[in-house]
This record gives sequence, C-alpha cells and structure tokens, in this order.
Amino acid sequence: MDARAAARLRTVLGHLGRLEPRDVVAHPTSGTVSPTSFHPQQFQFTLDNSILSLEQRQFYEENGYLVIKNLVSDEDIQRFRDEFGKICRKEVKLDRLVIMKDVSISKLQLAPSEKVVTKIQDFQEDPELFRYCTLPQILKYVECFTGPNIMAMHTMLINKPPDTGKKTSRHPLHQDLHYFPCGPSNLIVCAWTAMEHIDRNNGCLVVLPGTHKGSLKPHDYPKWEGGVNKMYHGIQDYDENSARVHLVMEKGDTVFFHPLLIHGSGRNKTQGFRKVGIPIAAPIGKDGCVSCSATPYGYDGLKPKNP
Ligand SMILES: CC(C)CC(=O)SCCNC(=O)CCNC(=O)[C@H](O)C(C)(C)COP(=O)(O)OP(=O)(O)OC[C@H]1O[C@@H](n2cnc3c(N)ncnc32)[C@H](O)[C@@H]1OP(=O)(O)O
Ligand SMILES: Nc1ncnc2c1ncn2[C@@H]1O[C@H](COP(=O)(O)OP(=O)(O)OP(=O)(O)O)[C@@H](O)[C@H]1O
Ligand SMILES: O=C(O)CCC(=O)C(=O)O
Ligand SMILES: [Fe+2]
Ligand SMILES: [Mg+2]
Repeated sequence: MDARAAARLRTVLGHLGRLEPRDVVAHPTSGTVSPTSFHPQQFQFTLDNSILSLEQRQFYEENGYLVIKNLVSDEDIQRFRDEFGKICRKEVKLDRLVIMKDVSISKLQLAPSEKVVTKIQDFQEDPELFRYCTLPQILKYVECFTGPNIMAMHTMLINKPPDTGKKTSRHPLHQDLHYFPCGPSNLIVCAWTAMEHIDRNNGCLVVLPGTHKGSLKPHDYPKWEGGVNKMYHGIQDYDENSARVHLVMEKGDTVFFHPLLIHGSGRNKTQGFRKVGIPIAAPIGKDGCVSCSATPYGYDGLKPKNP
C-alpha cells in the first residue's frame, strides 16, 4: 500500500474504532429501535423496522446477505456510467480519488480510457457518483442494518476488465472487515449494485453463505501464478468444501452484505468490462464522528441525524 492509502486506512481505523454500540442506539421517534431491545435472541444482524419482511430478515440473519431486485433505475445507472467515463478519460479530476489498473496492464503506458481503469475508490467528492450513496431506496435498506445515522466509510466503482488469461481479474475470497477492522461489525453493511447483467461469465459476486457468523480470518496475498492486484488480499485457509453461491444479478439489482461475509469474484471471461457500484456504510454515533467528515473515508449526513 502506498503511503497515502496507508494514511487513509489509519485515519478511518482511528476514527471508526471509537464507535461503540451505545453510540448507535437510535432515537425512539425514528421508527427504529436499538438492536438489543426487541428480539435479542432472534435477530442479531438486522434492526427492527418495517422495511424488511420477516423472510428477508431471516434470510440475512442466516446467510449474511440479501439481494433486492431492481433497486436502482436504468437512468441513474446510465448517469453513473457517463460520469465514470469522464473520470477515466480525465475529463473530470478529483484530488482524493484512487484510480486502479489491473496488475496485468499496470506497467503499460496506455491512453486514458475506460479500458485501462479497473476500479476507482473514494469517489465521495464527485457529486454525480456520490448521488448513489444518497439514493433514498439504497438508504432505506442500509438503515435496516446501520440504523438511521448513516455515513459512507468507503466508496468504489469496479470495472472488472476482460481477463487477459492470467486470472488477475479475479477478486480473492475475503472479508471486507479485514480492510476496516472497526465495529460494531453487525451495524456495518456493504451495498453492491449490478450496473449490468452479471453472471459467472463476467465474474459475478461469489459468497459463502453463513460465514458472517464467524470471526475475522487472517488475510494475505494469494499465491497465484499470474499475479495479484495490489491490496487484493484473500483468506488463506477457507474451507474449500464450503458451498460457494454465485449471485446472478440483473442491472439495478443490489446485494447488501455483512462485512464478515466471505466473498469474492471470479475472472471475467467476456470481452466486456463488468461494472458495479459499491458503498460501505456504517452508523455514525449520536455525538457525531465529527472528524470523520473531514477525512476521505468518512462521509456523514446521508440522513438527518437524530438529536
Ligand atoms: C473492502 C474493500 C475496501 C477492499 C479494498 O479494495 S481496500 C483497498 C484500499 N485501497 C487501497 O489501499 C488502494 C491501494 N492503491 C494503491 O496502492 C495505488 O494507489 C494504486 C491503485 C496501485 C496505484 O498507484 P499509483 O502510485 O497511482 O500508480 P503507479 O502506476 O505509479 O503504481 C505504483 C506501483 O504500484 C504498482 N501497481 C500499480 N497497479 C497495481 C496493481 N493493480 N497491482 C499491483 N501493483 C500495482 C505499479 O506497478 C508500481 O510499482 P513499481 O513500478 O513502483 O514497482
Ligand atoms: N483454486 C482457488 N483457490 C482459491 N480461490 C479460488 C480458487 N478458485 C476460485 N477462487 C476464488 O473463488 C471465487 C470464485 O471463483 P470462481 O470459481 O467463481 O471463478 P473462477 O475460478 O475465476 O472462474 P470459473 O467460473 O471458470 O470457475 C473468486 O473469489 C476466486 O478468486
Ligand atoms: O465486485 C467484486 O469483484 C468484489 C469486490 C469486493 O468484494 C471488494 O472490493 O471488496
Ligand atoms: Fe469485498
Ligand atoms: Mg473456478
């Protein structure tokens, strides 16, 4: 990791490490209640509100993820694609944005275009892309896990390239909490929105259902022959026999998942660039995590704070 990225991670760990469960107990007038006050034994990973059906809650509790169909409109997705194109062509420049290229082409001097950018991270300063994190229908579901005071602690748009044959387009199986070892983990959620049809051919999300109930495992670079992208750490000793579920999704479908859920994605065997948008959301304490709002990772105010 370069010094800038390391500093950012330290910052987020410093600030978010201070959040404690008592900070995220929602105000009684909000319609949500504290995770411990209603069905403590029954529901550990979802909060009480009227948005999720009982079946949806039970599914997330058991499996650690939940797919909501058709959540983001084609029009919004087109706007995000257009803005991503402008960033790749350097028509829009953002100071804190991280632009990543696939390791198999990172040393080549290629003209700026969508075909050389594998992912962008920290797009919170781009109003058009950050609109994704503020979409009411996204926040509505995020709130079921974080409670009402929400901040985006990380943002990404992934443009998984066609695999060059070295399998470097794979994302090894990992837990997101490895990158953000802060808590309480049950109140953090990742949203992953398919920006087109995604299946095993173009490298869909692969999950190991139920692994959110386990602990944070040691991660390291996989020992893969073709090379591994910077910071793409994987779990070394996961159970090879555990069921892997490939999530086939349509454009606009969004999967919400727990930061301990083991997941990854396979190589992209098509010639297209498979696109998804991701924010990782966390609760913000009732006293605010004021300094977070000044850091690249901490963006609060997605919903009005309760007093
Ligand atoms: C849950 C979720 C959050 C999971 C995550 O993704 S957390 C990851 C958090 N993200 C990060 O920490 C971003 C890390 N990013 C970085 O380290 C850098 O900014 C890069 C994206 C690699 C780009 O570096 P930058 O300095 O702008 O560009 P350069 O082209 O000069 O590259 C510097 C050295 O890095 C190498 N590099 C670039 N791209 C990759 C790659 N994909 N995989 C492996 N190595 C790579 C590049 O070859 C160069 O190496 P040297 O020539 O110095 O030996
Ligand atoms: N042999 C392996 N060892 C470790 N991780 C693997 C292995 N094979 C796949 N994975 C990981 O499992 C996840 C899903 O892989 P998956 O098998 O779907 O894709 P793939 O092997 O790239 O392509 P294919 O669809 O041809 O199997 C990815 O995170 C991938 O990195
Ligand atoms: O879309 C993918 O390839 C998975 C991305 C992911 O899990 C991550 O960046 O943490
Ligand atoms: Fe991840
Ligand atoms: Mg495979």
